[in-house]
Amino acid sequence: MKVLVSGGGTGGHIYPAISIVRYIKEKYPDSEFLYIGTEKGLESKLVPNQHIPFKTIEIQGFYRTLTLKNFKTVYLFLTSIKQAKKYIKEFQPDIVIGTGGYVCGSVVYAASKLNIPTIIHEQNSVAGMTNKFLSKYVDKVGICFTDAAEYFPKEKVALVGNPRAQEVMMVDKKEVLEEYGLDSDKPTIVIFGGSRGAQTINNAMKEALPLFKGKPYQVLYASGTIYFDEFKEKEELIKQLTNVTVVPYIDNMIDVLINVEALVGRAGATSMAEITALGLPSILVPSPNVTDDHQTKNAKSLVDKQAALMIKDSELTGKSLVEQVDKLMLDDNYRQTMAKASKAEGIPDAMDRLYGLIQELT
Ligand SMILES: CC(=O)N[C@H]1[C@@H](OP(=O)(O)OP(=O)(O)OC[C@H]2O[C@@H](n3ccc(=O)[nH]c3=O)[C@H](O)[C@@H]2O)O[C@H](CO)[C@@H](O)[C@@H]1O
Repeated sequence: MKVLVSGGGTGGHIYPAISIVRYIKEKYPDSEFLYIGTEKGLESKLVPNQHIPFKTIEIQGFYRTLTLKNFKTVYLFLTSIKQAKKYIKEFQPDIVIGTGGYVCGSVVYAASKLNIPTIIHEQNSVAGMTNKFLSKYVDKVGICFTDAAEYFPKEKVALVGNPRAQEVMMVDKKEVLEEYGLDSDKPTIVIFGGSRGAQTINNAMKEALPLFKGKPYQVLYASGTIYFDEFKEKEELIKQLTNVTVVPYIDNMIDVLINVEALVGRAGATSMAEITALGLPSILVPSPNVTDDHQTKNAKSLVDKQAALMIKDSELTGKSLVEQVDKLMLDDNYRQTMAKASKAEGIPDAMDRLYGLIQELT
């Protein structure tokens, strides 16, 4: 089978596409793959790292305000469709799957115009602009939250969950905390602000560093590549803290998630799929800078089931962060109850379900 995937901008759109490729490759090793993204998006780093053939088109998102820059957006959209059609004709895929982000707008649209079977995957409870546009043209829409169904043509929608959820379930545990200078036998919490890091979480972490001293648990913090330099001035302090490690990015996040007791993070949909598949207790700090405040909606779906704690972005400080982390890390029973509730929300067979849609179309 020849599979073309496209999705980009942030990790939340990219990792599900990578999971789709890995799953099909495992099932049918002779399959061929092509990933189309942009040079500027995180996909230009993540995808070649996975040895998946990668091609780029140039495109930019629509500005929501009235601006002349949207003329360039329209121009790039039209030229990128042409480019995408060229790639598609060369590769001749049996199926084209878009996982969100504006790059897949041109690619999936071009595929539908060439009569190739198409699927889009929507990770969030509130649909993104690109997926709303594409849903008119595609054959199937895979969703992760039942709430998302209202944005799409009813007859195309199927609840599949997030492919990354199934991938985290399939990985064998290997001890990786030593790679980060931490002790595999100590309870550990991982903290990160989505795939790109988050300024508020970074500020809170800088305040929190001295407060973690002497705690009976360890902290692994991924600041996001662009914020990492802010920790240079804290280098001396971090060296003294034997239970805290700060890195820019965690490349082997699945391995890390399997080895930790809990997580603090944004409430991006792909992270949430991973957390619930593994049954990880978490403290969520929804980003206030996303369409229709969808991360708060994502987080509340877990908080309402006692499957996570939430701190509002505006209320996050070093002190409030450590207080909540203590609540979770110093009480095994509380953590176990939350882990159970979290696990109950997961869709661990998401990729099997999505593959069912692929089979229907090919
Ligand atoms: C600001 C923004 O627009 N956020 C959106 C974006 O989030 P974002 O890209 O942050 O997505 P998620 O939180 O959903 O996923 C992040 C992914 O990156 C991985 N990871 C993260 C840090 C790290 O160091 N290493 C690593 O591998 C996580 O394990 C996860 O797989 O896409 C999500 C899915 O459509 C949306 O729900 C979010 O609202």
